[in-house]
Amino acid sequence: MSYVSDVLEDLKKKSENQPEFIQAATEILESIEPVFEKHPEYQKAGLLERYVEPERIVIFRVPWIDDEGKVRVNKGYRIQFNSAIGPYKGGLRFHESVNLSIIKFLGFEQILKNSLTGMNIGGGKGGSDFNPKGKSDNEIMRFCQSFMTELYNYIGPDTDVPAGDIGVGSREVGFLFGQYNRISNEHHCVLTGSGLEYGGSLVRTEATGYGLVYITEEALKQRNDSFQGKTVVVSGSGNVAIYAAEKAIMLGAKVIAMSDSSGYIYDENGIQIPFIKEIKEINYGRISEYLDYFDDENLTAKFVEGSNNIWDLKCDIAFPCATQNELDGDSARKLVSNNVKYLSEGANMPCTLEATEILQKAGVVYLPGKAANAGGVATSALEMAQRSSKLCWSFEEVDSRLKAIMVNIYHCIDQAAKEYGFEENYVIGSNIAGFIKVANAMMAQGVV
Ligand SMILES: NC(=O)c1ccc[n+]([C@@H]2O[C@H](COP(=O)([O-])OP(=O)(O)OC[C@H]3O[C@@H](n4cnc5c(N)ncnc54)[C@H](O)[C@@H]3O)[C@@H](O)[C@H]2O)c1
Repeated sequence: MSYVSDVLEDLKKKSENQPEFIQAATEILESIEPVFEKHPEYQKAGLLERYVEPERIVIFRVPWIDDEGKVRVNKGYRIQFNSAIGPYKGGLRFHESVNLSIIKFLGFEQILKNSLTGMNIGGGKGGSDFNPKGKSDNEIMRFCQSFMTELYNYIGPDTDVPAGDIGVGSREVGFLFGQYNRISNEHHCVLTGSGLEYGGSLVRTEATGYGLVYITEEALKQRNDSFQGKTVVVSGSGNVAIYAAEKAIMLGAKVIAMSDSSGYIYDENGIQIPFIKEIKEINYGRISEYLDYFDDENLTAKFVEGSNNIWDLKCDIAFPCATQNELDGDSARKLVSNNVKYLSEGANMPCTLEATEILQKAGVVYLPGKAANAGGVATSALEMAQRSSKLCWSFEEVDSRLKAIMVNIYHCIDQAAKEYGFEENYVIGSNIAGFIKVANAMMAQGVV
């Protein structure tokens, strides 16, 4: 057994009921094995045992009162996984599926993602099993205030700077920030994704989706190709999905399908993104409402129940942008048989390990989430830079920095994959490129 497999086996034993965390850890640890062969000093320093153990996990009670006056209790989480290269940074997820395993897997991935951005930000993640869907604005406000009253004790502009994720958009960030500001009496940059009126950055809303398209554009460019005339399928219809679809269309592609957890809409003539924005960003509605925007003569779109079947559609480029493990082996086989050429992950770990293997074996250009969706956190770091310097950059300035970061990430992961003899394997390239920076920082800082 190698050092890496020993640590992985031990981790599996200790984390038996954390399947998502084990899934992410297995993928990452197996792919960084060659790094340990080149750097035996890492093993001497017990680096991997320390790397897989979060620096801190906070789990707390979040009591709040619903509109009927009934007391409700949810669980709150914040995992501060690794601060070797900078303050913890990573979003908050509010969804009923949230548990320790999911927050740990997200935090673990975040360490490498943040490292890949080239900015000095460590890895963290948090959230709650509270689902804002179906709750009134007042209920969401009361929940957010209660959540922040406890989280406040553990975060700070140079300690830990959370942001949004699934279920945490501009409304929730506003309520969370309001409570932080009220308790601390400090207008700190302690949450990114803030409203533009109170310190937010232009492009933060678009950043993850646009970044996903920029890195894919670079992969296309390296193969003398472009988005022009390509057919794209995007799963989800939230923050990442909407702006990935918007930018792909701006670059000449046709987005033929998008989904939510109830099903997907398909239109061979192309989806109109302004309608999706209205349904999802303003009305918080269901994707099937898209059909209501057309009268009978102009209706070419259809709604299909069940979101998983979206991968049966024929496309050149697939962007899974909904949630973890949404694309399994069968879906990957379908995509391959329909000749998909590129798959870039907007969501975190949307492909199962089996799906990843199938796509890579078939020669699909596969860009994993920790590289492909790093544009959001990178722009959050740009937001932090603007806040601390009291400057506001223009849309064009932030957008061009974002694009430069995504192009740089592509070349970094491409280079690392080549250097270690795994050309075009961007899973290995991302894990190795992200890991080496963190490992060297940990080595420099001694056993902590
Ligand atoms: N927002 C960011 O900046 C950001 C950055 C990096 C990664 N991510 C990741 O991207 C993914 C989406 O995040 P978001 O911010 O867009 O969240 P969001 O809440 O804005 O949107 C999530 C979307 O996915 C849909 N959905 C949920 N389960 C689904 C399923 N099984 N099938 C189809 N659709 C489903 C929801 O209806 C919603 O439209 C998550 O994995 C998140 O961790 C987000």
